[in-house]
Amino acid sequence: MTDLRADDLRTLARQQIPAEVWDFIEGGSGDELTVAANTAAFAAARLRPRVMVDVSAVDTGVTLLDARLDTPVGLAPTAYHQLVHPDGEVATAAGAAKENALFVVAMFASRTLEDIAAPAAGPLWLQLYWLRDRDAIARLARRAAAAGFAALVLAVDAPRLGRRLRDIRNRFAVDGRVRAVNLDASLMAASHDRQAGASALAAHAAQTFDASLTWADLAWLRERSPLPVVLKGILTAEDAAAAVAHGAAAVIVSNHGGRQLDGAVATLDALPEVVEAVDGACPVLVDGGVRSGRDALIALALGADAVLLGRPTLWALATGGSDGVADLLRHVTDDLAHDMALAGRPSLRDVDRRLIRAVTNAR
Ligand SMILES: Cc1cc2nc3c(=O)[nH]c(=O)nc-3n(C[C@H](O)[C@H](O)[C@H](O)COP(=O)(O)O)c2cc1C
Ligand SMILES: O=C(O)C(=O)c1ccccc1
Repeated sequence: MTDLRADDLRTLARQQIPAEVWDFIEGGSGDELTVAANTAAFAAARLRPRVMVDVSAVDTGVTLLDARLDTPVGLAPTAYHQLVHPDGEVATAAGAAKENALFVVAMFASRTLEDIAAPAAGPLWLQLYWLRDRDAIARLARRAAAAGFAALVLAVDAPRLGRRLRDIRNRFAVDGRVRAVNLDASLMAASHDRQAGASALAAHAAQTFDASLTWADLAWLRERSPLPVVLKGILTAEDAAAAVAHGAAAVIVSNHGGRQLDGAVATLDALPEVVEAVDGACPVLVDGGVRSGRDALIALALGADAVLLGRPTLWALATGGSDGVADLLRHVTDDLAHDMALAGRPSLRDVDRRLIRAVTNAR
């Protein structure tokens, strides 16, 4: 198990996940240009290793919002883990806890926040969408704090859902046995209704997501919870600066895995301008196309404090449950440590832009 690369995991997972669930996970919006761009940007980066550096001990530890983590590799929020494993997010959390890694739980998790938090020794953050039903958000924000979550993550890139052609062609709806149990069933009904629209998820989002979200609304959420608020879905220097100005505790550079605006910039290409605009005011995380320790190293060199895995989390959960998730995190972290040694960078403090040959933006 431990020797499986992400791509091997993907092949295994594909063999056991029902075709329309596979398409839901794998797919992006439109022509899937941004899905492809995310991985292509990592593949194009070239490293400048240093030699004659003592790398007999390599340290991948990092501190994020006051939590000490053994690895800068964490798990991105993805909805409905029970679509691929009966224990759902409880297994995912157990796997992350084994590696003392960050797990960002989705608002549309299929297990309760309290059940997810029970086995989790590692830090949990809760992702939220801006729903028209503001009370539902406020209730979740309160519950998250009570259950021991360490931060809220507002996804700001989804005023509506991207047009995911695979889901539309499949008339995808979420299996009625898998539910977003942290929200009222009435709020979620359209997600399970094949008649709701060509993609039930898109129809559901059109009904329940509030597209009027602006910077001025952030104060409302910050007032309703003692937890720091992280913004997910930042791709420009302008929005990074605004995020800092409005009190974001961290930003996640993300294009939602190429599932929202097709043609949006690859996250690795957006990262440098965000890092520059944030200028150390808060941590910067990145997701989208991270598949290996090398990818993690590249993102960290360009200024990210941590990276998150989206689709690979679901591949690992589907194929190996909590052990699969722990193996994935350990494998990517071991791979990162290996590359740090070969690059002459024994700690993450030593990983900076000089490690990357050219600005990937040049493409
Ligand atoms: C199946 C699936 C479900 C997702 N669900 C959510 C979600 O509920 N909330 C959210 O903020 N992002 C969601 N995302 C986006 C991920 O958090 C993340 O941005 C993206 O998957 C990272 O790219 P990667 O899959 O290439 O690693 C989802 C992504 C996938 C693939
Ligand atoms: O955010 C997503 O990418 C996603 O797939 C999703 C899943 C369920 C509800 C809303 C969005």
